[in-house]
Amino acid sequence: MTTQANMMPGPVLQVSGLSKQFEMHHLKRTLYAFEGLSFEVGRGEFILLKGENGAGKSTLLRTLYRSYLPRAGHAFYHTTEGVIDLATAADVDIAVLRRREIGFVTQFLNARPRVAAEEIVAEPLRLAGTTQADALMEARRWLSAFGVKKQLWPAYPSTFSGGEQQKVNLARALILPQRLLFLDEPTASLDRDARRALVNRLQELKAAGVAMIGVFHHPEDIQHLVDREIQLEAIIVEDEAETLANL
Ligand SMILES: Nc1ncnc2c1ncn2[C@@H]1O[C@H](COP(=O)(O)OP(=O)(O)OP(=O)(O)O)[C@@H](O)[C@H]1O
Repeated sequence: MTTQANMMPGPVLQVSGLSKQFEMHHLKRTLYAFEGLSFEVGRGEFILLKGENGAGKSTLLRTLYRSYLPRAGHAFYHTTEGVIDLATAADVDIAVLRRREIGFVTQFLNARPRVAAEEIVAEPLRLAGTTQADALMEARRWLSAFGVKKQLWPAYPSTFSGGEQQKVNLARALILPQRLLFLDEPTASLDRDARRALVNRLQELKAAGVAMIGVFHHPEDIQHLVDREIQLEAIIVEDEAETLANL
């Protein structure tokens, strides 16, 4: 596999009949997040997920990233070496894909203790074979682009403000072009300059062929990048509909 978005034609991801539900055992209820979703994403395509609070947008991204297992359906991901169903792939294969080809960008940083911000950002490049010196240089460039102050680069992000942590997280997530990127409200709580830096980076990644599926707090920021929108609707099951009708 290669770490770069490559020049393969055809879809990057084909989702068919994907369904996810949560069993709420304590309430003896099933919560249907989404049912029978089907769509495709091609190279360099940008899909915007829309829908009201609770419609299932984050759950869809997490299911495709395999943080959740779907109840049914398929998500055929076309790797550089063949096709793999993200719905059923072994955890070990998912771990390899996450390291090399599929990224997930959220507003939350999983800050590790005693690891400097610049090292956190440089790590994906180092793991992909870039020398430590070059990876650090590139990491500093991205920290600077997202507006993280220079004196914070060697510091530990566990002490940073929410916005600063988010910027470190974005720099790390976007430093290495992957083939498929899931974006879960990455602009939430970012200041204007950082939002602009993020949008510029997404534009570069799209031009480099990265396929993206995202939920955005400020969709107007990225409207010019969007190729297609998918509207999710909250699923109301029968007993719930009866309860609502009796209110
Ligand atoms: N781990 C979980 N266990 C049980 N229910 C969950 C879980 N995660 C999400 N849900 C439920 O699934 C539904 C969809 O949630 P999700 O977070 O995907 O919505 P969303 O469209 O991203 O909403 P928002 O716009 O508010 O972020 C919600 O009703 C939520 O309560």
